[in-house]
Amino acid sequence: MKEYSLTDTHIIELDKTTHDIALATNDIHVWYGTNEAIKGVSLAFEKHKITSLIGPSGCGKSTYLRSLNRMNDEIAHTKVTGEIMYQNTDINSKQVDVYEMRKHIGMVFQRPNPFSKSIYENITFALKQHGMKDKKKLDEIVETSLKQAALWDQAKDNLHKSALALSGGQQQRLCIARAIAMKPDILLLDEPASALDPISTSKVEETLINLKEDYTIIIVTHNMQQASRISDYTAFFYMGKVIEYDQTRRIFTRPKIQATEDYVSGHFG
Ligand SMILES: Nc1ncnc2c1ncn2[C@@H]1O[C@H](COP(=O)(O)OP(=O)(O)OP(=O)(O)O)[C@@H](O)[C@H]1O
Repeated sequence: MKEYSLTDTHIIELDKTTHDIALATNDIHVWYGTNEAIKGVSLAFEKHKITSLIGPSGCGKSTYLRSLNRMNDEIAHTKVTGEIMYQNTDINSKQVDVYEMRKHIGMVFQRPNPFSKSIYENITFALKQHGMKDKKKLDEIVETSLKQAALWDQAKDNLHKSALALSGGQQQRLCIARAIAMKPDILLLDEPASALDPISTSKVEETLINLKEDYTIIIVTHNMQQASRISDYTAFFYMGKVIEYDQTRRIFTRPKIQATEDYVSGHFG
């Protein structure tokens, strides 16, 4: 395979004076043992926008995404350095209560992973763990989360039935509803539609576009059409680095870097 330069980059600066920034990373490195999977990534994510992370398999997209709410902490022999600034706090610092932080920065995984419980309990489980007992309030949150995830109409008469009886696409929207029930500011999604059929995929995409009014969304996707349909910004990852970061329409129509152009036009990856 052709090798591209790792120093030839184009990364737009989104600074606080011109943009409302929800989250910013500064020189993030991630090691799995001796394998340096992320080699110094600095990106800022604008509030109420969708940012796609794209790039060939193994370039570090999921690793970087997981570092944004410290999911890599769960993996043995992993080291993360650099800053992840959220509301003037470096969430990578030892003092941060990870459990609390993840209420603000939620995550949805590739495969729908509802609990083997009812639809209602899937959404209320974590809220109850956090001490919420008021039935009326819980009912309200279930309704608004399902509405926001575009699942209310199908689920409202089956709230106490098993979530596992839902279709794959509906299960994934339930997982989105479960994440937004915690009222996060930021939603991280790792290929949320890759296990879904085209109709379910387009429903999940519509849901995400509607959600950006309330949330900042960062999504890993292998699907170039999806990145160009739903995202405002796109970061192209290559061998653990970000090579190009820009508005999505520029990445897909006038990329500045050859590697990006070759990747988005399907020449490698
Ligand atoms: N849990 C892990 N333990 C050890 N190494 C890992 C782990 N997860 C990822 N890696 C390694 O880190 C590098 C980046 O992997 P990562 O999954 O982040 O890439 P990716 O761009 O998301 O790939 P894909 O598109 O195939 O999902 C790879 O070399 C991979 O083998």
